[in-house]
Amino acid sequence: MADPTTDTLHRRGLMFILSSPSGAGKTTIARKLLAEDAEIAMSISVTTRPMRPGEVEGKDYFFVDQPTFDRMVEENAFYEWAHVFGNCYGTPKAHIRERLKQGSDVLFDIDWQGTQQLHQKAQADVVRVFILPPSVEELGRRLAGRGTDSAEVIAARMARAQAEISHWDGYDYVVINDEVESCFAKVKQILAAERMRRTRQTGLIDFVRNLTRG
Ligand SMILES: Nc1ncnc2c1ncn2[C@@H]1O[C@H](COP(=O)(O)OP(=O)(O)OP(=O)(O)O)[C@@H](O)[C@H]1O
Ligand SMILES: Nc1nc2c(ncn2[C@@H]2O[C@H](COP(=O)(O)O)[C@@H](O)[C@H]2O)c(=O)[nH]1
Repeated sequence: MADPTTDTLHRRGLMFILSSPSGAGKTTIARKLLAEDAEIAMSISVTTRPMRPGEVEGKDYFFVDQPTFDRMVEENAFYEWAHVFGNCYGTPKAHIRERLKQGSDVLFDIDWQGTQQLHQKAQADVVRVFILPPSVEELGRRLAGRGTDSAEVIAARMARAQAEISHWDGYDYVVINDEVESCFAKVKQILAAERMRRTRQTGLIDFVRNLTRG
């Protein structure tokens, strides 16, 4: 049977942000969400960081050199950008605005600095989720177990973990990633509830007016 709400109501897309200390598992959760949910698409960031084994240009990141990144900053091509772990990362504007207008959601895997910038620019559209590891020891095990970074890079990320965690209260939701499936289930619940927010349902006023017409 047709669902009158989904048939007649439209909503604006939302900007769904996942942040965490490096290695807590946000990329893992993001990939699962993208694989399961056709209504959300990844914002692909631009970075000056070297490509990791297994990463794909244009899928994981757009990998650029520093002069190219600097030119993009000058051209105002980013919604937000930040220095993270000695490299530059930025969210390109291209395609995102259009997608949101069409009612599709965009998923961001960005740090707390980028989250603050996006929230300042588009508060009503932004949902901020912070993922915590169950312990600092487990965080270290995950970074090492991923097998993609050198010992120096892992040490630098562990050294930054406490500072990253200190930004947990700048988020709307905090989820502990102890077990992947239960963390993923919680993130999906957050997304489902946020999609139903009254303020996002652009057709709701007309729908209610029709219902109450007498
Ligand atoms: N709940 C979990 N239990 C055990 N291992 C996990 C869990 N979640 C993620 N992992 C593993 O931990 C490692 C780091 O996860 P992931 O790359 O998703 O982290 P991240 O937060 O995106 O890190 P970064 O910010 O560095 O990109 C990966 O090898 C991943 O498979
Ligand atoms: N402010 C932004 N932060 C970003 C962006 N893209 C990724 N990130 C964050 O950087 C770190 C490191 O990522 P890694 O892939 O090198 O492990 C992590 O916290 C990401 O969330 C961005 O466009 N802007």
